[in-house]
Amino acid sequence: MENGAAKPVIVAIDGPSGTGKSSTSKAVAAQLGLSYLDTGAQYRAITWWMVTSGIDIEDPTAIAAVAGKPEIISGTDPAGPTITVDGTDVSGPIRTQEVTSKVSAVSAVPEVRARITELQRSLATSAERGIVVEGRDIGTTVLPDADLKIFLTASPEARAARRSGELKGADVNATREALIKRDAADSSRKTSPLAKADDAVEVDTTELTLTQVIECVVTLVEEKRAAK
Ligand SMILES: Nc1ncnc2c1ncn2[C@@H]1O[C@H](COP(=O)(O)OP(=O)(O)O)[C@@H](O)[C@H]1O
Ligand SMILES: Nc1ccn([C@H]2C[C@H](O)[C@@H](COP(=O)(O)OP(=O)(O)O)O2)c(=O)n1
Repeated sequence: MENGAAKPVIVAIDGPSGTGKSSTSKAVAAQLGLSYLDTGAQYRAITWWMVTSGIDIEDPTAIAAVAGKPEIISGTDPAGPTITVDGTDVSGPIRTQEVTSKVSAVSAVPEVRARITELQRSLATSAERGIVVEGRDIGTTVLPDADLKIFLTASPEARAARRSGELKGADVNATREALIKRDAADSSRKTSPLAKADDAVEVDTTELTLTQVIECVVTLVEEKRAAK
């Protein structure tokens, strides 16, 4: 690398629920001094707004009509990511079961995706040192020119065990079924479904510790940075 400021590096991390995207992305960004964006939190935030505003989630036309209304702001410091809707901190409310069960329907609406994608691109472009962006369609649609694309996978059993460990006392089988259902919805929607980009590096995390996954991704980012 030349002397002086390093060029910003853009990293896209995609994959289904519970594969380790958030934990890995946050740690990689913190270690490398990059910004961090949880795009799932943005889709959860707009879903939270639709629910609290009384919009019929079963009606894509009604969702599309108001998709531009809420102001969603993401703070991209990996040490303390934040998310607000019209100035209200929604980091807690966006993790409720109600929002989780409705987020796939809301995020399938093209007007919602167009709105959120615009926010994502703007944050990625303004990150001075670069950014790690995690989601479902980052490598394929949002940032197709990312310097590095990672696609994380893990068996449904491992993913359900991880998630039910987080939701204390949750039944592993019910969690597994809910995950599979949400992944199927996210993978089968028409507009930018959950998918691996052709040029993404696939990492199966089933048998890896979180530390191993983080090390693997940090190494890949450093290789890309050195080559820039
Ligand atoms: N490789 C791993 N091994 C064990 N647990 C993991 C691993 N990666 C992530 N986890 C744990 O699994 C849970 C879900 O991880 P998270 O990063 O939120 O996944 P995602 O963002 O893909 O839904 C978290 O509690 C996290 O600590
Ligand atoms: N880039 C993205 C990110 C998330 N989504 C949608 C689809 C996902 O089911 C929801 C929630 O994503 P989130 O990453 O918070 O989900 P989990 O942490 O895996 O439970 O948002 C999306 O459509 N596109």
